Amino acid sequence: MDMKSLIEQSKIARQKAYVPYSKFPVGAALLTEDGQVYLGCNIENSSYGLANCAERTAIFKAVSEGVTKFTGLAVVADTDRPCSPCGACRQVISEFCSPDMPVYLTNLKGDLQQTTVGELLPGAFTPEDLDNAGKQKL
Ligand SMILES: O=c1ccn([C@H]2C[C@H](O)[C@@H](CO)O2)c(=O)[nH]1
Ligand SMILES: [Zn+2]
Repeated sequence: MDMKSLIEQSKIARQKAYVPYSKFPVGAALLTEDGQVYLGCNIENSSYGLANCAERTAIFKAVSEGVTKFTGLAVVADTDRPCSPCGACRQVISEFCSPDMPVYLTNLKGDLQQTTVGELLPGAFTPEDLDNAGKQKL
């Protein structure tokens, strides 16, 4: 799937957002290695801190079905600048996607900021950091 189609898919995902509190719908479309697309929207809660962002919804849907290899991510919201993922999502994206994977940040006006996972979170904490750590030395 090409970049434009992935961005279109993120807009379709956005239409499912559950955002009674922020009224700020976000959509994400995550492309897998074998060409499938997982859609995600933000899902809020009356306990506000429990909101799940669109990006993490898409990733958690895929991982929960055993799919962990990704080749692209598109994000869209009705923002002035292309929608910028929050810090929590940047960390979760970094867990599953290689630093050179393209990320397409967009808005409804059609602005596009093409970036990468590594640019979104330079120096991310990784599973390798845990492997290389001293164990049980307090
Ligand atoms: O990249 C982003 C930024 C924000 N949100 C959500 C979280 C919350 O539901 C609403 C307002 O922050 O937007 C996302 O889903 N993705
Ligand atoms: Zn987020």
